Amino acid sequence: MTDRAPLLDVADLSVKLQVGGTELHALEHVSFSLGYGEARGLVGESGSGKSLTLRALLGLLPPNATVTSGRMTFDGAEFDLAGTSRSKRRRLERLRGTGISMIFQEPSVALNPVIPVGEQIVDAVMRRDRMRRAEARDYAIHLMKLVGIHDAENKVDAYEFELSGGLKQRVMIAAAVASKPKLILCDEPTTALDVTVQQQILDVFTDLRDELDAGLLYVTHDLAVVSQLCDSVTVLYSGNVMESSADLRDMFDAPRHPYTEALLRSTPDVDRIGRRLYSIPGSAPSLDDRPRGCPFAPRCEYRHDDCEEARVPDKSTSSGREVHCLHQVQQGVSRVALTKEAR
Ligand SMILES: Nc1ncnc2c1ncn2[C@@H]1O[C@H](COP(=O)(O)OP(=O)(O)OP(=O)(O)O)[C@@H](O)[C@H]1O
Repeated sequence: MTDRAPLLDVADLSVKLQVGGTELHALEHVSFSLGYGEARGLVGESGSGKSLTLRALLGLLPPNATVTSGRMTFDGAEFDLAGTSRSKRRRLERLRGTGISMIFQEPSVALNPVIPVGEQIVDAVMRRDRMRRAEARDYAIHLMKLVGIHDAENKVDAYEFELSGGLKQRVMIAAAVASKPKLILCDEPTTALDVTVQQQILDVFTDLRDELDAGLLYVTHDLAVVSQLCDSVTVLYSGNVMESSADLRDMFDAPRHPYTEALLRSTPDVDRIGRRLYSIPGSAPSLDDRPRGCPFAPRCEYRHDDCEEARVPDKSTSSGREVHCLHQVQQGVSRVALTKEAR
């Protein structure tokens, strides 16, 4: 760890959605940071607010969403994420494809069907570097090889519809890294792929991390993916940060928030094949029916009377661990011991 300021610092990000006549608070005071070259996992069940968080950082929210509070520092520059003024939006837009690239779950959404995929990588290269088109094409082929497209010389002229899902996702990754971004945002980039291809794509990310030294903010519901790829982790639930750790191992070895522990218990583990997988009882609250205190309280095995009522204080520590649970300190040790015995 160095004392260098983080590459990305997101503070107090809140987003509301207008649905029918109702205002829903989809994200509440979300904060996290990411160092240069660091990979942070942003994890949580479906609907926890992972995608909205990523989109808010790039000004790519749906039209019925508004950022009500939030500040971002990226590579030394400060951005006020709240509000919708055109100049604020433009500043964020300028980051896309230069400082920050995004990789989506479904590559077909991002790739243009009528332009050969190689051309799309070439365009991304040329947005960043002044070079001749032929040179940029060679570089695009190099990038395609880097992400594991072996016959890149042929595939460079292919159209998106001619490629398998795994190849399309590799092209997306090549296009995302072509502009030499300092930060890559990934929104479940392997979810739509079958398991073997998923693993190949994760291997690409692992190799790229060494090659590029870019920060990675990786959204997924899959803790196994996070443990393979990331250094640090932030756990979201119902639009709120539950627990965050600068050291992923620390959190996975000794989760302090009951939700983190429950997520870990419900993750398949090869050591536990044949045993029934734990599933978290109940379901996440709807956005218009969230408890005043901890949103996880109604499902929590360890809840106290005050959990649903009291606002959870920010229990940040200097070690980069943050746990939004009123009773986490006393419970942490016994809970972890309990889980280990149960295995
Ligand atoms: N445009 C929208 N209008 C209404 N509700 C929305 C909109 N976008 C997101 N939501 C709701 O906001 C919440 C957070 O959505 P988000 O897509 O960020 O979740 P997520 O954690 O990325 O989920 P998933 O893993 O399923 O993609 C969910 O309850 C979702 O239904």
